[in-house]
Amino acid sequence: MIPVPERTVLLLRPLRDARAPLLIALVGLLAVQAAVPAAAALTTAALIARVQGHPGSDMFAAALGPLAVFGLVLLVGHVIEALTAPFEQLAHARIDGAHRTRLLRLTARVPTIEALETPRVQRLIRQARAEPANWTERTPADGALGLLRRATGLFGVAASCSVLAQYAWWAVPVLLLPAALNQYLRSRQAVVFTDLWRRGIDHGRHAEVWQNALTTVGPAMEIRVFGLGRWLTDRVQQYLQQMFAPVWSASRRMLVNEWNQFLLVGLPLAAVYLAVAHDAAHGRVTVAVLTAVLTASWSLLLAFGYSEDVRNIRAAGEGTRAYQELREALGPAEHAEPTAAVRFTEPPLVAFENVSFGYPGTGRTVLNGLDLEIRPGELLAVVGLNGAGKSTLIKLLSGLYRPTGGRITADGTDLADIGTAAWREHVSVVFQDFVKYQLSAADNVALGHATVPVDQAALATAARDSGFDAVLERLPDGWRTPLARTRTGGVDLSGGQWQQAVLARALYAVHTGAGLLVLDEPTAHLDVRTEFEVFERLARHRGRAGVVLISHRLSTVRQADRIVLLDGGRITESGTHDELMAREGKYADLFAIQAERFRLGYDDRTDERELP
Ligand SMILES: Nc1ncnc2c1ncn2[C@@H]1O[C@H](COP(=O)(O)OP(=O)(O)OP(=O)(O)O)[C@@H](O)[C@H]1O
Repeated sequence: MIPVPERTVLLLRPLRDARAPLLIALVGLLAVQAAVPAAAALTTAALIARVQGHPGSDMFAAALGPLAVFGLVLLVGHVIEALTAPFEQLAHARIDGAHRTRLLRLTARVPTIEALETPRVQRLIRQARAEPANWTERTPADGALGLLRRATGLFGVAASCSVLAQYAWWAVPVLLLPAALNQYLRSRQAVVFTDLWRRGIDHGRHAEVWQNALTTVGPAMEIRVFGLGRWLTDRVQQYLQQMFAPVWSASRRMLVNEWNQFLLVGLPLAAVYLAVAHDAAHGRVTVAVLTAVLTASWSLLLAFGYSEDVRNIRAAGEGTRAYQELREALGPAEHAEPTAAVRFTEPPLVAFENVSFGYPGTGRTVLNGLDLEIRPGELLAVVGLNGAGKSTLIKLLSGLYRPTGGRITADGTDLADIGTAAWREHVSVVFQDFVKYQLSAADNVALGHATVPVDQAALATAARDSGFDAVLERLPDGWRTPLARTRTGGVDLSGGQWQQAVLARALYAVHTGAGLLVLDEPTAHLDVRTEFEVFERLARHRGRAGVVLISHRLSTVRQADRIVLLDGGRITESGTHDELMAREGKYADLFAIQAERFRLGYDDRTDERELP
């Protein structure tokens, strides 16, 4: 068997996604298309020979046959060209569509976010995304179909060579060798371009971030208020300039090479033309042969030398290779799958056992030998200063990161053994910077448990328990209203209303089976009284689920069954509000400071003492 280079396999593999019937049809069409120039050369020669051989009145009758064949060749060429375009477009769409879907699945199946946060993985995703943002990028379909066209083009090359060889065998190597060298040089140029593109990707990503900021609704307000429009536009231009300047100067250098390459193939072509013209002038070959040689030589060079496919093939390989590297960087698929599908019928006892954690690449330990129990049905509050690691603790609890030391267990089973998907069925989390999905109110809430069919009764209960029903009443189309003004019939919610929507989402998860509700400052947009009420409602309607709450408002936190203080990477104080106050430790200090601020009216306008 002929060994196929790995690069070629990599480029050809995406063709599978075009599916066999389409692929077979395309190969057939391309092969016939490739042979058309040689067939046209032969029929032209036959036509001329006939015309020359029958001077006078029977010339037309004699030429009719070859003329009809010539017309047929042209017709076939035309029809095939017209058919090839939609077939290629369909293959293109299938191949790139399948590639992008695979990339999405690959990134979505990674249970933790450590790897996704690294610049290398972000760069690989950008490379593999197959959404060309400039003329240097190519998609897997560009490469695979380019290679297919080159391969089927070889039929045409062979046909043209055999026409040429009938005149003089030496014309074949004289044209073919410089054409092959030319192709090699073009391929090298393409490598230079691809390399420059890869090096500019980081600048491109920066430009993209600012471009998105300028054109999307979210940041629009701040950009206008701070007058950032001009500044951001300049930044985008700067980054694009940094990305493209090396490519432009390489393009200029390559213009000079273009001239050299023209000479490389042009001179041998001129030599063949001169030789055959000389022979024709001296009667050694007929005009028919002269025409056939001229046409076949030109089509040979077209099939072999000047094609965009060379660059397509080179550049597309980058995206496919980036995808492979990404797969390795993100780990094998089985890592994402639950190893033991543990299902909890009752809320489990969750335990952090001597857990340590530092974010990858930072060298800083955020959690350091942390021990903590989250008891079934318990309402636990975690407090601590900014940067103490409260959100980090939540991220570990929800399986977004794995501890670098120690372990987290649920009823004694390590979360790593439970499997992230199974564990997440059990936990409902509201993050500080939750996502405002541009979906209907119903979808925004039902996303709390997206893996099961929407439960209308649970939706209604969640809305009632979270206070979101008051917001719903004012929505023009109730549950069906899109929560984004940019969508038809959509509305924007205020910060506090959004928080009620996400609390409803969390409660929906609890009502549909989650046993642990984790809230990372879910009520920061609410005033003290509303936050207190919401929290009180949550506590009342949480059923048998445990709740872990992070809040900087100690007036809210005091309702918790137990409060723990996170300091220096571990739990330093634990107890009820009264116990911690009696202890006169750091919690008591923090509480005293907040109470004083409330009393003096520096913070929220509601007086702390108003609260029950
Ligand atoms: N993705 C990350 N990569 C690297 N370091 C991080 C990351 N997220 C947080 N950190 C760092 O980890 C430390 C703990 O952050 P964390 O957000 O857990 O604190 P926190 O107690 O929730 O703070 P806050 O009360 O301000 O929300 C901080 O020093 C922060 O800079």
